[in-house]
Amino acid sequence: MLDAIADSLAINSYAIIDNFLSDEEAMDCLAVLRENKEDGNFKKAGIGTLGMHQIDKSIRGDEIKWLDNNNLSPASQVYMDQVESMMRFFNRTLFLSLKDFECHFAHYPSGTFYKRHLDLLKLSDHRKLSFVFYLNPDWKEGDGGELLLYLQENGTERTVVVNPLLGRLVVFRSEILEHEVALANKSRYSITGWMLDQYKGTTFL
Ligand SMILES: O=C(O)CCC(=O)C(=O)O
Ligand SMILES: [Fe+2]
Repeated sequence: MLDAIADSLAINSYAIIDNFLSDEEAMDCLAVLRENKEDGNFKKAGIGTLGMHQIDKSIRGDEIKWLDNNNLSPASQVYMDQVESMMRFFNRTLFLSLKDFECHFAHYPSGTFYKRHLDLLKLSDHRKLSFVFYLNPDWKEGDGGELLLYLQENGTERTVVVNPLLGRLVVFRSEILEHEVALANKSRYSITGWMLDQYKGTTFL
């Protein structure tokens, strides 16, 4: 499984992998996300421009909760362990020097989206790979919330549409791949993360 992701990342700058965790493990992650929501732990996500933190619903309408490495539920731990082995694998096969990663739960309420953007917020950012794990067991055509990846190929742009299906992981290069979350017509759940080329400090937005 990891070989295929590494090949696709090297060639296409993105990779999609289904069943990154079993459906049961993914549902356990969704349950943890929901508990966090019920406990009021989610906050409206912001956008960082020139070091400022702003909330702008015309750009992004999701709400998020960062995962705290020192206080992980068993289900989140299973996910983080898989991500950690994937990161080590990338370091070996793609000659990267990824040091650390950070993740947040995300909820896009019906009617929200995240306009086309690049995940590198500023030049000093250390995000190398973005990865999103989807937690929508009943997703169907018409629910919206697809991830659109804008690939540049020989001077032309190609759009890849990724449906946010339970257990699916998408990984892409943070520095070059512009992307957007299409309008969600239903609540859309995921865990978004970034692999960094330095140890994470307190840069949480
Ligand atoms: O949820 C997704 O599919 C992508 C989210 C995203 O682009 C982000 O949080 O930066
Ligand atoms: Fe993004």
